[in-house]
Amino acid sequence: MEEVDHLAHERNKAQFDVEAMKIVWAGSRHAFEVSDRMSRLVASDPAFRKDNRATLSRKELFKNTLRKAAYAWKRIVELHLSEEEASKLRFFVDEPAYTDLHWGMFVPAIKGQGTDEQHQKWLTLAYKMQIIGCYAQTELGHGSNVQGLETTATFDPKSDEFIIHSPTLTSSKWWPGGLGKVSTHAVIYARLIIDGRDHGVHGFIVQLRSLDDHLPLPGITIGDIGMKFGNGAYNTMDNGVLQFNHVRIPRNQMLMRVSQVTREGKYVQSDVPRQLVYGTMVYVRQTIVSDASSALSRAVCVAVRYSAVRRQFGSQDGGPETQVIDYKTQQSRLFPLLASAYAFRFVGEWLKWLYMDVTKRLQANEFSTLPEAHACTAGLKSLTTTATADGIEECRKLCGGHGYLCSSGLPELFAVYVPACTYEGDNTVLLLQVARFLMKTVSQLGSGKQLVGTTAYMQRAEHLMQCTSDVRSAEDWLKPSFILEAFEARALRLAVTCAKNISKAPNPEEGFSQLSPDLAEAAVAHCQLIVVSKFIDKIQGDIDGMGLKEQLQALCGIYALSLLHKHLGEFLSTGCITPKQAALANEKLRSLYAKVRPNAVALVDAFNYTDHFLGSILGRYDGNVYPKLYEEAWKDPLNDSVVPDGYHEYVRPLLKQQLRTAKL
Ligand SMILES: CCCCCCCC/C=C\CCCCCCCC(=O)SCCNC(=O)CCNC(=O)[C@H](O)C(C)(C)COP(=O)(O)OP(=O)(O)OC[C@H]1O[C@@H](n2cnc3c(N)ncnc32)[C@H](O)[C@@H]1OP(=O)(O)O
Ligand SMILES: Cc1cc2nc3c(=O)[nH]c(=O)nc-3n(C[C@H](O)[C@H](O)[C@H](O)COP(=O)(O)OP(=O)(O)OC[C@H]3O[C@@H](n4cnc5c(N)ncnc54)[C@H](O)[C@@H]3O)c2cc1C
Repeated sequence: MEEVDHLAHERNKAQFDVEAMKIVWAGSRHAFEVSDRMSRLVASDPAFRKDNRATLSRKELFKNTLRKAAYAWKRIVELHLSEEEASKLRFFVDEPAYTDLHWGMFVPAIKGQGTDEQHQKWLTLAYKMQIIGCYAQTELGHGSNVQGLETTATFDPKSDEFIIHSPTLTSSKWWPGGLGKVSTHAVIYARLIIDGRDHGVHGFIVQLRSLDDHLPLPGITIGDIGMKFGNGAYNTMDNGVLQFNHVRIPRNQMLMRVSQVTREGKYVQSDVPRQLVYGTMVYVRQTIVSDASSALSRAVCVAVRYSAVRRQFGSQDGGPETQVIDYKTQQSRLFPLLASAYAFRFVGEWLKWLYMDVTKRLQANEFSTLPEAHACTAGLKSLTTTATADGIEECRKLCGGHGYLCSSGLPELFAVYVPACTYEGDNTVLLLQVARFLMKTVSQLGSGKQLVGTTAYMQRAEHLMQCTSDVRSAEDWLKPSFILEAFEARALRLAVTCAKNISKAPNPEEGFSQLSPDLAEAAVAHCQLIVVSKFIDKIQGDIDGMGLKEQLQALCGIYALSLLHKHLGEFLSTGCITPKQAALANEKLRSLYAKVRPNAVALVDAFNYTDHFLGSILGRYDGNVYPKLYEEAWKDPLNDSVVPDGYHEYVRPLLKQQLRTAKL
């Protein structure tokens, strides 16, 4: 049968080279090729089918995930895939599994906090998956407050061991992914106690289950914490509960890069800052920013394609109705999300670079950039996951009623994505970390200390505190210098106002607490500035390909000006711009929407997603939505029989009874 591309007319309108944009999106030609190859490998293999997830029971679902993870590993070994290829393959399998925590947290925790000797022993096993590990930090009673963890690791000098113990119900480990049913080992975070003295939270490698029969080792109670939000979704993961009853581990299983315990039971703190115990979180938060661009771009791809297919109203003389993507309200909701997907991609790339840079410095015992790396990863994790979770839900609404069907792919994407606002640090808690960093920076203004990195703009405080924008025409709003100045002035003024108000409080802690809602807003303003400025940097760098720069400039303008519109109150009340300039920004925004409109479908094609990965009938590449939706409905198990199970017990008697009542 001939394949029809229902979106061909949209693709023909594109004013830029889509193939070149695919490379920009992927980050490099090499990254594009790896992604492209791995996504096709997964899509073409029926073993990775995923369209039945919403209808499987938890047990079937979970077993299916185990099968896929084992099969993925088999393919990785058979095809001699590199680490990069293997991680892409797992990404395209698109099903949360214990392997995410093994490769994403267990291995990095050992790498970052273990000694060379520990690397030698544990990483060798972990790389071959001869042991499977998870990251067990959170407890029933404490997640955000890591210092409040209750699990203890008490040194026993007689046997040269630590005794790991859960002294209370609330000290039960609770949430770690992969823990519930699969992990054989874990990095456990526990309070180090030596000779009755509490040295705070440290990481320990603990074996949980037998490598022979998978039974929990003596003293260990372990299980799954139960069903989570949505069908399918994150229920493929065995988030677990774990209690220790005086479990003994050898002394050399404490992760000892940051601090050590000697044979004599002496606690030795190296020059490395204590915060490196939190290093794995910095690493994962950085990867979560890239994940945000993947999840948002996926939802946007569905919503853009479907908005071009869907028609509603406006038919004259029997002609076709209006494509909903042509409604300006649809554009004003959709295009800022399209722009955000690109923005998060680029800021994610930059954050990866920042993380690599700080890692190199740490290896050379240079720790000065750690606070900034923490603030950037925490803040951008918070900003991008909040925007992505909200954005996926908006995309569902943009698809009208059909967006609510599981076959649109959007409900599952939302359900699987939304915990990103909580895990790896609650988004509000993380914003307050950024705010602390900002307050410290503000307090140093005027002290002569050179500000570098993402706070360098504060160096120009004198100018930024009193400047008014020079924007005179709508066109001016496309100039990077005007955009940057407005965002810098707003961020700085919000931060300085907070600092002033804090100083009026009886003490700084009380002030910080009273002002925390404003501080969170100041942190958001600072993070939005980072995203905008990295988008601008990207465009000012090397970008080859017909029309690419123009499209990216339009998207960058949309990202910045739609934020300006959304947070207009802040820009106006801080006096950074005037109401007239705000109106000009809106005028520019409207013209940018018109500019992006003919390119919208091509801009989502540039994500290079296969139909398998998208998992959405509404987002199909060929736009053949209606016949496929109709076909799909009949596949629902409820349609296996014409008369449903339960009819004879519950429906028929009702109908009969109504008949009798009617006779009365
Ligand atoms: C359709 C299918 C689709 C499928 C798609 C697949 C999707 C799958 C994708 C992806 C899978 C991902 C799987 C998820 C996995 C999740 C895993 C977890 O959740 S692991 C648990 C995380 N737990 C937290 O994050 C706790 C949050 N809490 C904290 O981080 C800290 O406790 C914090 C930041 C709140 C600090 O608390 P304080 O106030 O008690 O701080 P003090 O410990 O005293 O430290 C203060 C000093 O340390 C610095 N600091 C804090 N954290 C730092 C850090 N991380 N690095 C460096 N410095 C840090 C601070 O700036 C401060 O510095 P100064 O003293 O002011 O100079
Ligand atoms: C799907 C999923 C997977 C997870 N995987 C893992 C894992 O593999 N390993 C692991 O160790 N953990 C894991 N977690 C746990 C996760 O890291 C924690 O849930 C997270 O850090 C939030 O902590 P909490 O649950 O204690 O939230 P809480 O801190 O109890 O938050 C509750 C509310 O209190 C607010 N709040 C808390 N403190 C403050 C404050 N100081 N100021 C203002 N407001 C505050 C928060 O904003 C929030 O609104 C996972 C969680 C989920 C949902």
